[in-house]
Amino acid sequence: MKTPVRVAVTGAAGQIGYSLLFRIASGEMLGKDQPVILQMLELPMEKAQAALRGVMMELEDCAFPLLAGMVGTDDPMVAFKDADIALLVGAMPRGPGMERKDLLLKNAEIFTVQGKAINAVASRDIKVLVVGNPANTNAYIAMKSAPDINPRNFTAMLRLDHNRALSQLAIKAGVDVAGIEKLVVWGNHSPTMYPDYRFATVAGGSLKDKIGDEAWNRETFIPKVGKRGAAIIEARGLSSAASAANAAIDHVRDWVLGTNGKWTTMGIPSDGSYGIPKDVMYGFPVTCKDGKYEIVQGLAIDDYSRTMMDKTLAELEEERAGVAHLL
Ligand SMILES: NC(=O)c1ccc[n+]([C@@H]2O[C@H](COP(=O)([O-])OP(=O)(O)OC[C@H]3O[C@@H](n4cnc5c(N)ncnc54)[C@H](O)[C@@H]3O)[C@@H](O)[C@H]2O)c1
Ligand SMILES: O=C(O)C[C@H](O)C(=O)O
Repeated sequence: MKTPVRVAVTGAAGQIGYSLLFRIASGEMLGKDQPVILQMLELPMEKAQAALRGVMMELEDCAFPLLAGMVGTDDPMVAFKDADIALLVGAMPRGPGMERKDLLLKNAEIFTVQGKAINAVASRDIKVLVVGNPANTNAYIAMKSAPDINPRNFTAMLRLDHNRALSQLAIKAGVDVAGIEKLVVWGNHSPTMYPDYRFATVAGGSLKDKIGDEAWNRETFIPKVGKRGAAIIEARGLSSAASAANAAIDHVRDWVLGTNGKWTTMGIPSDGSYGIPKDVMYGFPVTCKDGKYEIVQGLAIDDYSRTMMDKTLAELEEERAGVAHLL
């Protein structure tokens, strides 16, 4: 039996939490032979804590063989104690008519508090995924609030955008999602993101050539992927939850267990690659191996791509300036 991995999940009684926890406990994130201890954080309010107790009762009722323990708390110092992995989901979601950056100041403080708690009590090797919006800048805030943890261990979720782009491409090209490789979504988890399939392949050939429709790329595909979150809020009256939880599982699973040489997209602090200033939390193409990610290097950036990549970068720099006083 392997040693249990401690997984902290914030916002555990929320919509995403409800789609996420049961899949982690069943082994879908870390493997079917990996026991987990769930350390769940919710707000110190009776309603939130009662809802969390209910979720924990249901987890108990599943009798998951891999669930080696559970902690429910309103204290970040308890939730992050010795945590190996943290999924920072707890934050306010946007409603109709809002942009994710409208949440910036409302949610920013959560990530300074939680970054500091992670710095104080978590495993020195903790892997952090920020889901709560605006995810990139919240991840940046958490990273800067935890100076004793390697900044590379803080990441933001671009995987939902990556998965959304994959499905739209598969539908357009009439191919299986599983056959598409070498896709990337550059930049911010916001409508400025740049889903880029110039390098993508399907059955060994170029997906871009197969689709052969640059007008569709610019006028339909890019805006559709960028505004998908808003379309779901419009349709459901609530922001995406099951697909967001699914993307979080994909992100952490690939980071921990590896991608076998395949590309995925992660929001990570830039190391200066592709002209993105150091530390900006930006969506990059990566491969993962042995619990580490590496940026895919050497991709040609044409003029249109440079413009798109700089636009989403400018938005991230603006968001970063807006929270500078908190750091
Ligand atoms: N990055 C992405 O791709 C992506 C996708 C979907 C949603 N999101 C974001 O994820 C966040 C959560 O969405 P949701 O639909 O689960 O929202 P929700 O309102 O259903 O749940 C959020 C939960 O977080 C809790 N919470 C709030 N502040 C907290 C804190 N400081 N500590 C611990 N718990 C706290 C709330 O009590 C609530 O139970 C939102 O910010 C949403 O915009 C991101
Ligand atoms: O769009 C939102 O506000 C929720 C989430 O970020 C999404 O992309 O579905």
